[in-house]
Amino acid sequence: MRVLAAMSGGVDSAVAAALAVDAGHDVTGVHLALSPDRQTLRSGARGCCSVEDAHDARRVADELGIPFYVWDLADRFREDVVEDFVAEYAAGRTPNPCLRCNERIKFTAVLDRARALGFDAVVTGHHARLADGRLRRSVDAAKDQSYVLGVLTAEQLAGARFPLGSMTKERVRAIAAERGFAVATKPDSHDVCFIPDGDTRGFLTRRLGTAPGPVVDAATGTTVGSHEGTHGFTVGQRRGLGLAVGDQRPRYVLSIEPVTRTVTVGTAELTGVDVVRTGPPTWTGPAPALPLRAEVQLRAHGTPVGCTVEAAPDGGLVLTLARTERGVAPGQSAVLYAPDPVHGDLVLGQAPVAR
Ligand SMILES: Nc1ncnc2c1ncn2[C@@H]1O[C@H](COP(=O)(O)OP(=O)(O)OP(=O)(O)O)[C@@H](O)[C@H]1O
Repeated sequence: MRVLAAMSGGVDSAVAAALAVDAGHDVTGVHLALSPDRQTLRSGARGCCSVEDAHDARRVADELGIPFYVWDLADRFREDVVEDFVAEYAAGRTPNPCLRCNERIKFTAVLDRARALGFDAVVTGHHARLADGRLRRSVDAAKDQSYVLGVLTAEQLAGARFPLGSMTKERVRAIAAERGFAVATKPDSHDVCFIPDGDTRGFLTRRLGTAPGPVVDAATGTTVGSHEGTHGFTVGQRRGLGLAVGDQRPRYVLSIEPVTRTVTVGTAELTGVDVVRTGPPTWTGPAPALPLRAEVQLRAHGTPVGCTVEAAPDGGLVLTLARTERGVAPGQSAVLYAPDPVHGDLVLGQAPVAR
């Protein structure tokens, strides 16, 4: 089989590529140049896009004796991931850019190009299991990335290979060390690769400017503070509100209204949600019959909760939760799982949280 190994320059994709070579596949490595300002990300920034990362990936490819290319997908990444990220925040929602990148870059742009070039599959270092075409959680629960892959369709998954799903991160690093890869001890990548300093609010303010508005307390309807732009907030957020409320009880963001620029806050008991409404779902396999009992994960690294999944007349889903959840943010994906402790929880699909 001819496979294209997506090599970020990190330890996971180095080992994934090595395992593909061991499995006897005809492997070609590719590093994706995704940042428009790669030079500025040179020192210390461990993202998806620095020049150092490209060098690290090339070095591993050389050690494996496989051909290696760099594909410049910076424009595509900017349009499909970064602009989407900015637009979603501008609309008062909280996007997950890794999920978008998997959907639109790795398993659309890259997979399409790979198929056009005659490759049978794209190999990545994602921590998730993929067997018989079905996507499942990784053996390593702490490193599991099935959430950010839950948006992929059966057709996309048919062209994906995740060799690391059945091993722990510890094992991955041990394999890298045994093989003498310099990246064996390289730190894990950053949360949002195109915001290397981690200052999301600053990044968004540079893009969207300042747009002051009120912070309103839900219980009293009174204005308890002000802000420089609704894009600085996420539903469920507690820190950084800087409010002047009489009592000492912490406030959380309940809703974000970008048109009136109003951020509404409330005390903890007001943050609970028992029913989640979503936009239209995507499925990783055949669309399941609804209603359905499943588990739903409402954010990356969130704890799954039991739910009933029903179809809504508008084409979305209605998720009735078995337990009250706090801080459910519109724009995040509700990823649906069928629990399976033996083979790993099966990812059924996902739908964007609407409200
Ligand atoms: N710039 C890139 N070029 C090529 N492949 C990439 C790039 N960024 C990510 N990938 C692929 O997507 C996978 C998951 O990306 P993620 O950013 O989550 O990295 P990770 O889990 O830290 O893995 P790694 O240790 O390989 O960086 C990587 O293992 C790799 O196969």
